[in-house]
Amino acid sequence: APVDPNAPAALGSLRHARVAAPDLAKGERLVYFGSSLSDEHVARLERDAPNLELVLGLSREEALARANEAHGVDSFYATPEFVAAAPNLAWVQIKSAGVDRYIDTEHLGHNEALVLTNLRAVSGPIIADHVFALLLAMTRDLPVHLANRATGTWDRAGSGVFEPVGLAGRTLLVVGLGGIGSEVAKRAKGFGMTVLATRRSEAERPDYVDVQGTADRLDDFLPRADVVVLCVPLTDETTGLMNAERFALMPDGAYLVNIARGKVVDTAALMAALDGGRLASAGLDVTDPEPLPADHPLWSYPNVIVTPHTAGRGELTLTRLEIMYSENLRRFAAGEPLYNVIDRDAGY
Ligand SMILES: NC(=O)C1=CN([C@@H]2O[C@H](COP(=O)(O)OP(=O)(O)OC[C@H]3O[C@@H](n4cnc5c(N)ncnc54)[C@H](O)[C@@H]3O)[C@@H](O)[C@H]2O)C=CC1
Ligand SMILES: O=C(O)C(=O)CO
Repeated sequence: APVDPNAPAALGSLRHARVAAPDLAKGERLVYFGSSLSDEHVARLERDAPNLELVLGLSREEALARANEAHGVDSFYATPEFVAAAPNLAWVQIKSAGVDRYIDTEHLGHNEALVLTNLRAVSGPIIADHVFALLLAMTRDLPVHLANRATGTWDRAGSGVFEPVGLAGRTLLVVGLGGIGSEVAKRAKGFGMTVLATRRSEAERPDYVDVQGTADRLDDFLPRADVVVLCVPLTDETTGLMNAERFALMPDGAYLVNIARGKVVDTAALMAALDGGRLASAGLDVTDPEPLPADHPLWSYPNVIVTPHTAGRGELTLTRLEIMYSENLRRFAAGEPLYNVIDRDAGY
């Protein structure tokens, strides 16, 4: 079946950069070293991008040996040695939404000869499901009921750790209203919540957000937030964003969900906020440090649910990834602007 590149709205944002057309001899093809791609998308590219030679599934060593052929590669291949050995390289598709691992590297982040793209928005729907899985587990006292299965205990009193509360009528703050944050906000509306949201720059307010502001409004919004969901990229501006001062602004008994990056939260301040009752509980898919060591005190909090950076896993994420990835490959071959170009100044 033909692939509709706009469905299901997986493509993220069309942020500027066109990759400078490499100097090709007549009849020569653009060479891209990539990961696996379904037959459907490979067939689409054979049809729509006949000037693209897609080389899939090389090992890093094989790719390095052929680096001088490559015009574009997946981040998996783009080691410092590879980039140094690839004079024709123009584009690197980073295979994650977060680029914090790459942005301060000489060979990629500081290498202005390369256009870098990421996977923003790709995992939005699945991660938003995960956010509500964590939130509902906390507000519906699920961990204790799951634990009671081991002993067959019918315990209607519950744990007293996770309070059974309702979401309707409460206020949820999305910090970072991007591809993921928007999906969280839509679901929060479905639960009858009031939605506040911050984003880096001004934009029209979508109808699933009640009040929207730029990053500097965070401190105004926190006192109103029963639930805070962190969906920002990790940048200089967002490192340690949730610190002791910001937890102090939240109402007592609030909930925190972090699916962004562990370092967006000051872990010591988080534990203090849990200890002092400022936070009722926290759901964390990302931690600092990560992986969370077995003896880390966060594991001992009964009111913290940790998932091991798995929030984005699911078939829909893979489907959306392929749609976005193959559309970028087609655009690269056609000399059209790519989706999800990283803005080095913004850091994501
Ligand atoms: N837990 C996981 O498995 C995953 C985690 N992530 C993390 O989530 C982050 C966001 O992903 P997407 O929504 O796809 O990216 P996105 O680029 O679509 O959205 C990022 C949003 O954050 C906003 N933002 C940036 N700086 C801000 C600031 N200082 N204050 C408020 N808002 C700010 C931007 O305006 C944008 O709306 C990624 O950078 C990554 O670190 C992404 C995918 C999977
Ligand atoms: O895409 C990302 O940034 C992720 O964290 C995926 O695990």
